[in-house]
Amino acid sequence: MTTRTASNGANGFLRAEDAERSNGHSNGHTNGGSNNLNGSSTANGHTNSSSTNNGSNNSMKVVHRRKSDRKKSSPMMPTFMVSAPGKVIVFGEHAVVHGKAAIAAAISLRSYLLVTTLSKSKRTVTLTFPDIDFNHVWNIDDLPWSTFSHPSKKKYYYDLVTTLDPDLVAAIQPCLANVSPDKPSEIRKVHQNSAGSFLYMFLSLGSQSFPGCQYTLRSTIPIGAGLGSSATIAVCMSAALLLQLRTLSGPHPDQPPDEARLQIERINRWAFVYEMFIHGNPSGVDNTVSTQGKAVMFQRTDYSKPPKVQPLWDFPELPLLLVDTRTAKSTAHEVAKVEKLKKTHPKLVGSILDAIDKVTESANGLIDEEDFDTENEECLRRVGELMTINHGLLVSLGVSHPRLERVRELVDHEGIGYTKLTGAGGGGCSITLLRPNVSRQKLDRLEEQLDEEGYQKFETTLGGDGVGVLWPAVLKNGMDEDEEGGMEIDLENFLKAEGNEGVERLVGVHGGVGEREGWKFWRVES
Ligand SMILES: Nc1ncnc2c1ncn2[C@@H]1O[C@H](COP(=O)(O)OP(=O)(O)O)[C@@H](O)[C@H]1O
Ligand SMILES: C[C@@](O)(CCOP(=O)(O)O)CC(=O)O
Repeated sequence: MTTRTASNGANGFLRAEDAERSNGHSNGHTNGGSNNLNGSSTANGHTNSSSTNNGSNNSMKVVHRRKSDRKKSSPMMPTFMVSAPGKVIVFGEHAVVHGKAAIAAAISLRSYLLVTTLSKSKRTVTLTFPDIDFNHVWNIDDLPWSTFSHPSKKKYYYDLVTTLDPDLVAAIQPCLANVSPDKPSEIRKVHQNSAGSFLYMFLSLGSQSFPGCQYTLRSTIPIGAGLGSSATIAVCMSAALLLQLRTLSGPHPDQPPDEARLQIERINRWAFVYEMFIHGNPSGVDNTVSTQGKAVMFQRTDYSKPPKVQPLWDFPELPLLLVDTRTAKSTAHEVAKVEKLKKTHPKLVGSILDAIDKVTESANGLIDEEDFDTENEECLRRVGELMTINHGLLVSLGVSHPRLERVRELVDHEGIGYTKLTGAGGGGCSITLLRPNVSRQKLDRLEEQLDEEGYQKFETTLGGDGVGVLWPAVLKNGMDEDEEGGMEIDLENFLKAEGNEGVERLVGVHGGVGEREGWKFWRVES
């Protein structure tokens, strides 16, 4: 394992002014943020002055810069990493797809994406997803750039894309034809789906001059368990590409919250596009909480507009038990099932969705009360009852599963707490809000029983950080430190890290050793 000093760590980040300096293009796009941001520009080589330019001074400076001042060629990027957290939906899954509100919180399980830039002569882009046994290499020059860059189709990093373009989806099909040809069809479909979502975003944001690179992803989140694993990949990919394009500023410690929020918004917009490719009709709650972190109340009533996101900074530390049924499900399938039920029984299903909305609203009101206390039995009972009602309504939509019902039965039998499914259902995970003062004996008995029946219990804390960046991929407080305390994460040691624990220990934002120096997060909290 190689080591080196991390001295240039944080300096590697682009501040808005630096971004402007290193690109020489102006961007007058409305950002509602500081003047500095108008200077951030894009490797698309695009000059955007189509909308409100509230930073004209900066932009003018750039436009009139002498040609000779411009950077001739950009040096190779350092290897860097991005990371995003999984989530639990505490209230409102499924209803949120139909325009109702949901409450979701980030968890401490995360995905990690290592981005390696290749030497100039290598014109390939590689996806390496060892968790799903997927690896594929494309020749950059063989990708359908002309279709994606056609003026009628071209999208930019600041665009709000709310539907996939069928012509663009069709254009990438030939690039999927030789993805995992020898794998069984179910696995092949998953690989093609992963490849398709990546290519759609890569081709939309990038250009043919994009450097050759490799994207390697490892995750500690169980796949297809309702903890938003797909959204974390969407967020990591979006953040990585936008960073490579130098369209993001920060994160850096003195960044104003407004500016940080704009970066988060941009990452989230493109993560949603990735999710659309994977799921068909996502609400956007998963990618939103994964990008922003902590907890949010989320609602998207009009898909042509950004969602309403209310951060819940004081979201309580609820004593939750997270149980994985180890029964894989498909979000797309469960969402389609509810859609079909709604078409058949519009009024009835409409009232169930309205009832879920009322539950979410009541929960939000409850946890917002001044004297809400997570150690108070009465407070927990009220939240717990809302969880029980929410679960019942989800059962009536047909998205539970016998394995989920079994967890509820075991918990209810011992009188330990209140259980609901979380995420899409049809398998996946449940959450149980534990009553205060439950005896250790009862808890042990439940855990033993769950273990015996093949369930997996997860320890996680709610409300962690959102998308994070490690630029360059050098960590302090790592395992293998040199005397200056820097440890380089390279492809080989990243791939070699054993299991979730190995990944956490090597690159984790906490790594079992407390806050880790190196990882940076956009601080959106004002
Ligand atoms: N660790 C991973 N590596 C690669 N792809 C992943 C990983 N985790 C999830 N995915 C992608 O996300 C899909 C699962 O998404 P989904 O059914 O929504 O489950 P979840 O509830 O975990 O988000 C997988 O089929 C795969 O495409
Ligand atoms: C069912 C749904 O509300 C949540 C799905 O969560 P997950 O993919 O199971 O983690 C769908 C959505 O919000 O897009």
